[in-house]
Amino acid sequence: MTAFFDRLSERIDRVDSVVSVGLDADPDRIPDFLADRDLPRWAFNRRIIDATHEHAACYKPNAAFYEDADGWRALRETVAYAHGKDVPVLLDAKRADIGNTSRRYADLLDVADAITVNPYMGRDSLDPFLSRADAGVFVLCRTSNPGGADLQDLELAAGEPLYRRVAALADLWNEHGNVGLVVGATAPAELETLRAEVPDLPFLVPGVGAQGGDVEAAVEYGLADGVGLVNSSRGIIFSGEDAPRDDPDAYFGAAGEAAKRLKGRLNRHR
Ligand SMILES: O=C(O)c1cc(=O)[nH]c(=O)n1[C@@H]1O[C@H](COP(=O)(O)O)[C@@H](O)[C@H]1O
Repeated sequence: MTAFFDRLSERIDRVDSVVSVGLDADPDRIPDFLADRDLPRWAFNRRIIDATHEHAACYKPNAAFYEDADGWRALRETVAYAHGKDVPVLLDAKRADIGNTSRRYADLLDVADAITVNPYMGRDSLDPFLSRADAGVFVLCRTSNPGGADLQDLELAAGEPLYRRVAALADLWNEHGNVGLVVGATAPAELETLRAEVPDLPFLVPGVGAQGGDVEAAVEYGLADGVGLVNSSRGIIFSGEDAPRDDPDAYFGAAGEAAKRLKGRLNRHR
């Protein structure tokens, strides 16, 4: 198998898009017309994938929305369906733990092509992921949430903020060329700093759309040699909520339009 970033690069070229469609299938927001399905989240994702795959460089399901018995079934169906459309899947799991535990977490890479991981416990906690040379491993670096600065901006003794140290370490950990960083679009200055610091690492840039992040900075600094991802979840998958409640085609058509629109906005800056 080619390495994840090679496959992602091919996908980006084929669809001319760096859009990551976030499959955050919140059960509370699945439309009523799917409520009687065996697995409403899977039924929802299937229609979202049908509507958006031409514009999707990847799909990013967030594990938080699938961590129950039916959820894992829905997730597996979703991943298989995305693969059937030739779209890679990045599981947003934000994992890592002590060795034996992390080894089991890394089994998630038997399901998805790439994963997000938390660097807080250090190198050995990430080894089971990093050693999967075929997979993508996105290390949380400077997150998009308001509290992202609480710890990540703290300056170390040398005056260097913690998020920059994380980036430098992630660069060292990139022995298999399979490491990327997660940097939020709500932190454009940090995006710029980090791009200069680690020019070869692709970024996953969440926070455009519902969180109001900077689309131009996401593209300008998120890509390494043209490879990287800009994610929107709610802004795409729930954009049909204004459509008539009894019109599934209008509902999912809106998601397709939202993905296409984001692709166009991003491509203006690529
Ligand atoms: O790792 C992530 O993907 C992530 C990191 C981060 O800093 N901020 C962030 O929003 N995310 C994820 O990206 C998605 C953003 O969703 P929307 O705000 O609906 O576009 C969610 O699944 C978040 O968990």
